[in-house]
Amino acid sequence: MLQTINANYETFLQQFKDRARLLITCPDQQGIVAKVSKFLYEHGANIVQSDQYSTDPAGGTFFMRVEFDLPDIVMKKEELEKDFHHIANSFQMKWKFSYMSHVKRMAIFVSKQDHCLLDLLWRYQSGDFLCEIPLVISNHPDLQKTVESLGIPYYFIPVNKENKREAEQKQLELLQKYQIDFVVLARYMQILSPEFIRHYQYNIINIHHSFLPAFVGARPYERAYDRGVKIIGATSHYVTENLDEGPIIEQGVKEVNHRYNVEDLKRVGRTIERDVLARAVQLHLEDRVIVYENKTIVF
Ligand SMILES: Nc1nc2c(c(=O)[nH]1)N[C@@H](CN(C=O)c1ccc(C(=O)N[C@@H](CCC(=O)O)C(=O)O)cc1)CN2
Repeated sequence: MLQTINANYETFLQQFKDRARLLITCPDQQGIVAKVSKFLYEHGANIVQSDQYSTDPAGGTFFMRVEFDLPDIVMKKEELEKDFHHIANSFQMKWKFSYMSHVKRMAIFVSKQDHCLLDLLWRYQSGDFLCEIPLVISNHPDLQKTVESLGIPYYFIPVNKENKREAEQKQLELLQKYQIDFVVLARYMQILSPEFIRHYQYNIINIHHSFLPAFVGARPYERAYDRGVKIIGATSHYVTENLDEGPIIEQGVKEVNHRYNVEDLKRVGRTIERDVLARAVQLHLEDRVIVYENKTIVF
């Protein structure tokens, strides 16, 4: 059940019950914006935001995000999507409608570090994040009391090289049981299998604690210290089977110098990680990210 934590939250949901978003990717050509706008107008929609980008107007790839209101959209969405097929096919579109009447359901995976987890939970409790967080899954028991004190179920599923397949099967069963839309890895320190990822393609968001592509993999702060870097950073990306090489959603950096030891780097880094992950989650919640050729277009 959606936690009614914040009165504004309820008002916001009531205000935007007829709001939807349409994301489009297709070969660039004349007339796309006109046809899409006319289609929405003819179906009784009012466009409140429209953004587009082309890699090359002379025949590149075109991307569009339209946000619109359509009264009683929940009753009309099947017809809307059926009618849109004609335009989509004529422009060879990849497309997706999403409806604000469906509050996205986010699962959080965590290991032992709590800073990103607590930041996400605070933003959820305060109503900043318009989502549900039905459960937290961890390969360690350390954070169980903290999470359950907020009324959120916590599932401790130990993971090691020998039991990874069975552990992931249990994780997937829970994600299905709770009807999860997307997963956030809040410093979850286990590599997900390709099989797991296939269930949530471009719906698993990770926070890597370095300014990628620098320091892929484990222990980036120690390696950054040994390298003598003058900035450190964090990167939020969609998870793919290529470790820390998925499409980047958000990044952040901060200056450091020779006086910082490894613990100092981690302390400064935690602030960057929290901010970058929160911005990435917000962009995903607002359907502002299109993935294309292992990169992102962020509207
Ligand atoms: N398939 C993917 N899985 C994960 C990704 C990813 O990009 N693709 N990101 C990682 C997060 N991560 C760095 O941000 C990371 C996590 C874990 C490891 C690692 O070497 N883990 C070891 C076990 C470590 C332990 O037991 O504590 C392992 O899984 O063998 C490297 C990088 C999340 N998963």
